[in-house]
Amino acid sequence: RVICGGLADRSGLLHAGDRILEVNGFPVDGMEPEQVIQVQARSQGTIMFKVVPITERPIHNQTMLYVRAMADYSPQQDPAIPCADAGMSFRKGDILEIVDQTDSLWWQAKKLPSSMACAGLIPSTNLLKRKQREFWWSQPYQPHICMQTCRSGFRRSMRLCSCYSALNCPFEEVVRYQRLPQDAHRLLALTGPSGVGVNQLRRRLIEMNPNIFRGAIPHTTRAPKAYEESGREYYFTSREIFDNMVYNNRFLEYGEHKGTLYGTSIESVKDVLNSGRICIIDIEPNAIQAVRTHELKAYIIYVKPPPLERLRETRQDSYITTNYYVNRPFKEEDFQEMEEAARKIESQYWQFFDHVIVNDELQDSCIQLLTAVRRAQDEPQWVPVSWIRPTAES
Ligand SMILES: Nc1ncnc2c1ncn2[C@@H]1O[C@H](COP(=O)(O)OP(=O)(O)OP(=O)(O)O)[C@@H](O)[C@H]1O
Repeated sequence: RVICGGLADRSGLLHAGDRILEVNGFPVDGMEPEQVIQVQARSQGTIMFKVVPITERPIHNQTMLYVRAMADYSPQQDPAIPCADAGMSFRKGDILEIVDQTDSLWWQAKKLPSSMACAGLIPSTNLLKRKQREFWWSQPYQPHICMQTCRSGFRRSMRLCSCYSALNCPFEEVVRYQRLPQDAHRLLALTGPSGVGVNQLRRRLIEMNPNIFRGAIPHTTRAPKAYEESGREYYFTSREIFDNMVYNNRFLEYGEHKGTLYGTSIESVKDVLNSGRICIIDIEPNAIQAVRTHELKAYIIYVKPPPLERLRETRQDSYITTNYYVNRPFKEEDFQEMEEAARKIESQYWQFFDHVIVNDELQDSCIQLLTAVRRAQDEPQWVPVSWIRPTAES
């Protein structure tokens, strides 16, 4: 193997498949690679190889492949890697440029943005899938690893459970996407643990500029109040129609709260986008997959709680709505719960987050949100290749 961008590759003199006969005059033919490395390590200055070049060098006509890692990998913890020092670690969500796929098991890649001259070894999709399967079967059986977020309020009430399977593809092919001025805006989807401030941030953004930002009008099965109008606060529908919409997959997410059904339909999001405005919604993490589509091109912003001591300081005068209380002061257990929920969300969904805002000082978070929103709409971003070249499944 010749590592792309490494010394041998840059010299252009050594190729995979060459037979090395001598290193600095020392015969190495028939030796184990480890022994040859020892000989090399002992040499000083220029290293002279005597090689029998490979007669038919494979032609490299590979197209560049970019992927988003959907799993973590550490070569130091992988006994199967041919050379741990040549390995490259990556985390969920990292964008990798695959520079060599000649080997079916071990690819060579660079992490982006990259200043590395040299690529690193990573397991190929098939190898990583195999590793995941082995890992999966070696784990104790966990029938309910998905998040159960049964809370009051609109977002709190969502009980939709669509678990992200650990056996999904470990890499997602991505391309650079730059929205053209005439294209619809990308949907902005905020998510985070309950009580972190997702709704507050969304509301503030809309208040700042209601002509640009809009929420999606939800559907509900409850009766309208005197001042309410269908299509303004909510779309008021019968249970029968609501059930029908659920059956036809027309909701991004829906749930029940105190006997009333609420839901955000794909159509109501598209209405905002088609009007030329930017649609901003808050969703439960398990609805992320539903908004990551060619049609909505959602930009996912994760709102993360700050460390516990900052939560205590910043939320002193804030109020939380729980299953049992509307607007009561935050308690210590709310902060603990928020941290715990954040840990679970991050371990399951981190790879899908386009941007992370730590909601410490509210004013700072609003500014960060505005910047992220601008970047999402006006700067090139890595998006799944299926959004640009739709396939039958997308
Ligand atoms: N950075 C902040 N500093 C202080 N208070 C905050 C901050 N962010 C949000 N809050 C307050 O915390 C409370 C909960 O916020 P919010 O209702 O937005 O939570 P949420 O994430 O939407 O949770 P849920 O979906 O469970 O309603 C609100 O009273 C809000 O004003």
